[in-house]
Amino acid sequence: MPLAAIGQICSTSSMTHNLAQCRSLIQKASTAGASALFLPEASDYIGSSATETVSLCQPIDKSPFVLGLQAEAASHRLPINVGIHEPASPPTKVKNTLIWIDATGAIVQRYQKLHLFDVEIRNGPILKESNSVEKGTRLEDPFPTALGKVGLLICFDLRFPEPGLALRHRGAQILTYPSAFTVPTGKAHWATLLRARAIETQSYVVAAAQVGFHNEEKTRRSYGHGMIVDPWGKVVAELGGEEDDRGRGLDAGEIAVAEIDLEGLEKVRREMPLLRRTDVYPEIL
Ligand SMILES: O=C(O)CNC(=O)[C@H](CS)NC(=O)CCC(=O)C(=O)O
Repeated sequence: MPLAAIGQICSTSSMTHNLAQCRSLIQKASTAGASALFLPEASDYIGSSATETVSLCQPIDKSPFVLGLQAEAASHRLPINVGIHEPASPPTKVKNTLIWIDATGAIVQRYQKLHLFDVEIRNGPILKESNSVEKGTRLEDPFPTALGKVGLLICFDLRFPEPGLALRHRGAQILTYPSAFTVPTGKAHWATLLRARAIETQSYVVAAAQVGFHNEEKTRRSYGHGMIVDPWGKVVAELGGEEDDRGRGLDAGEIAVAEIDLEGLEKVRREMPLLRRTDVYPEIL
């Protein structure tokens, strides 16, 4: 059975540093014999402010980070799914984008995050992603890979069952949620949401995660705990979320792998058909 690999990193505002972390993960995933490597949201960089996020952004065909990953994908013959930023039409904003780089190094899929993380939680995170990010306007159809048909979603999209169900409806067998979850919301919801999306769509959920503090000022910190969940809701691969005393995610630089068993997936779908009664609740279509 083919193996999926998730890689965990702690991105900073240095693209060079982030590319170096990803290169080492690619090496590990390749040695492990993975058929694809899934990297987190915003792997190219995480800025300390909305202004920095916008100022660091480069077009995809000029980004040393993306070009570097394309070269690595081609030399290892390893497809890579990775979250990055790209310029939006108002120059004050960026797109939060997820791309699929195939084994020749070509970018063959591109999804722009639909749901933006605008929250003001008392004693918790206050983040307004929409200050610097332009939201996407479409779901991309699932596409065939060596692992199965992949449907692309990002981080906060995880909180909405509808796009996952829509992708399942369009044939997805694997849903991705590359993330940079906050620590309080991650502790409360991350694993439960990932397992719920896997169980209700009867699909694999592959969620690579950022971990640890992203800058010296310690203003942004991510939960880690990247995982792969099977269509029965079982966590089949998991990374940690612990940090060292300098706040660096200990599992930054680690990968975890899981077999993708599409026969098992078909068995789950066959044995427990989830037939919707939308005749009774037509508002959810
Ligand atoms: O800022 C960047 O460059 C990368 N983007 C992110 O980190 C995004 C937007 S701030 N994070 C989330 O969506 C966390 C969701 C979350 O934590 C939850 O749903 O609880």
